[in-house]
Amino acid sequence: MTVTSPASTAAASATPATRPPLNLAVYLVTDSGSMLPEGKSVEDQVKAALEGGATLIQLREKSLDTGAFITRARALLTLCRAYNVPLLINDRIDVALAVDADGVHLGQDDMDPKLARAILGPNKYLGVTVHNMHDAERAADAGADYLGTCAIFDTQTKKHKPGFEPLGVEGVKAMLTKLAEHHKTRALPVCTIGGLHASNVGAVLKDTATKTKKLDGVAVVSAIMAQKDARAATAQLKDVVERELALAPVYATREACQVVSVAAETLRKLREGKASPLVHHITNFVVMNDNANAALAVGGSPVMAHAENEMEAMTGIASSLVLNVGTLSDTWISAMLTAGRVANARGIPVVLDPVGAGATPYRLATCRTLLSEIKFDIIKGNAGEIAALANVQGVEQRGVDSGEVAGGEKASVALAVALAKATGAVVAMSGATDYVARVTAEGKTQVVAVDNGTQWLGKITGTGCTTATLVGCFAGVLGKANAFEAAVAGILTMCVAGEKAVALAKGPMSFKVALFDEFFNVMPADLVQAAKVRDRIQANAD
Ligand SMILES: Cc1ncc(COP(=O)(O)OP(=O)(O)O)c(N)n1
Ligand SMILES: Cc1ncsc1CCOP(=O)(O)O
Repeated sequence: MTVTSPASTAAASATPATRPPLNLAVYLVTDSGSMLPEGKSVEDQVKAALEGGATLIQLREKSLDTGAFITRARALLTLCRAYNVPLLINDRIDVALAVDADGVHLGQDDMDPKLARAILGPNKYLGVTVHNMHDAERAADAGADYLGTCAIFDTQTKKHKPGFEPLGVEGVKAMLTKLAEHHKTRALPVCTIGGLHASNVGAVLKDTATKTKKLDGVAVVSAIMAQKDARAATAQLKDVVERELALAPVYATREACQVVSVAAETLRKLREGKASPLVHHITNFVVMNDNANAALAVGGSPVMAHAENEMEAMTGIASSLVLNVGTLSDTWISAMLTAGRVANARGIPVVLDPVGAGATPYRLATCRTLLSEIKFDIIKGNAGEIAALANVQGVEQRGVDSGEVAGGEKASVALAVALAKATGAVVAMSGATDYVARVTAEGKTQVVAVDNGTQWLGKITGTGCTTATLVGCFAGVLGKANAFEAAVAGILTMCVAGEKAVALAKGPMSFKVALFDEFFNVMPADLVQAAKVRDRIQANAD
């Protein structure tokens, strides 16, 4: 047995910035046995798979001598480099290090992943096969970059230990649910393997997806290695996988869960009477009474006051201030400016609801004056209002109602971020999906999307203004430093209460009654359970 000397020096190793990106979507695990079509080598099949769009390659050799293993690894590495696709080595850390591959994949009978990580260093990928949560936590603790479940279906390709039962779709789904629930494993990408091919991966990806976590890809052996046209087989797989991955949104990541848990914890304080923020509103005639009732129902203490002479005293004792330009007059504007200055001077969070901002020059000019004189912590508006303030054309404003943003999520996110950048405020933009955007102290944009809600919220007047009230209640508890979390909490509370109310509604008025009951009834656990909050979408806007 000959052992070839290491191919490259440590200095040439890829760093996280330069190494090929880890993408589990179409993950080819090789096999050099009898499944290879006549006349095809492992190298031929891997090359074809890369041409067809494979996103990750694992060299798996169970009986090759070390020297031959290294020779093959080196050949595959050259191929993978040409496609900027990582090459991982199954089981053998020595081979991975010898050729400077991008990492290893280990099973439960292989080296302890912690030890493997120590040997590999931080810049190599480490994947671990997991059978249960215990394995998954151990892998996460060791610094694994991804998890592969044990086999989902029976396969001829791997001989399992006696008694091994494939997980099945329900088993993988259950594992994803548990992975999403644990802070250590929540953010780790996951793939599955075993008996997968183009005609079942779509259903597998769809049927294993949970609200909080879905598979990031599929690993296959025979579906590519045994195919005469491995390139076409890979392309077909990729087509199905990409279509399915794009369809199901994922609602669980570390950051998204954190904002949801802050919302739930703050609602708990309100529910238990541990916080009862005095929310000073200068708001419009249409919603004044409803907003006061909504604030009361969630556990806040509303006050509606707009006489300029009492602003100093009233805003001065408030926990938060909500300014709503829905039914303006010059005297109200003057009162708003005074209240806003008092709030700013005392560190009280201020929410702006720029109702119908683009509808008339008077409203727009008023909003601009308010924005130049008052530092707002949160601006909550529909797309038309946000576009008017951000000076962005093309979003229709009909009175106080708004059209959709043309250009989908990317354009919506860009719009919310534009206003957040221009004003320094957290921007909460309502719509079928609500977006909350901010620029962090470090200058990074952060955006979350809330997919909750119901069309019924658009069938009664003033729900947008009431959302600002709820945001004001949360901001009154959480303070200026947590304006982002307060905005998400207010929106989520409105949306989840709306979803619960629909079941009880016969028409708009019974919906309204049910909605206000749900402001009172909605519990922290309801928010956590119902939340469809997505994050990591800021890249679209940058
Ligand atoms: C992506 C991926 N998932 C699972 C496995 C199986 O790993 P393991 O349990 O270590 O079994 P062997 O591959 O060593 O037979 C894998 N290799 N890749
Ligand atoms: C390596 C491995 N681990 C679990 S199943 C399996 C083989 C999967 O092969 P195939 O994709 O041909 O079913």
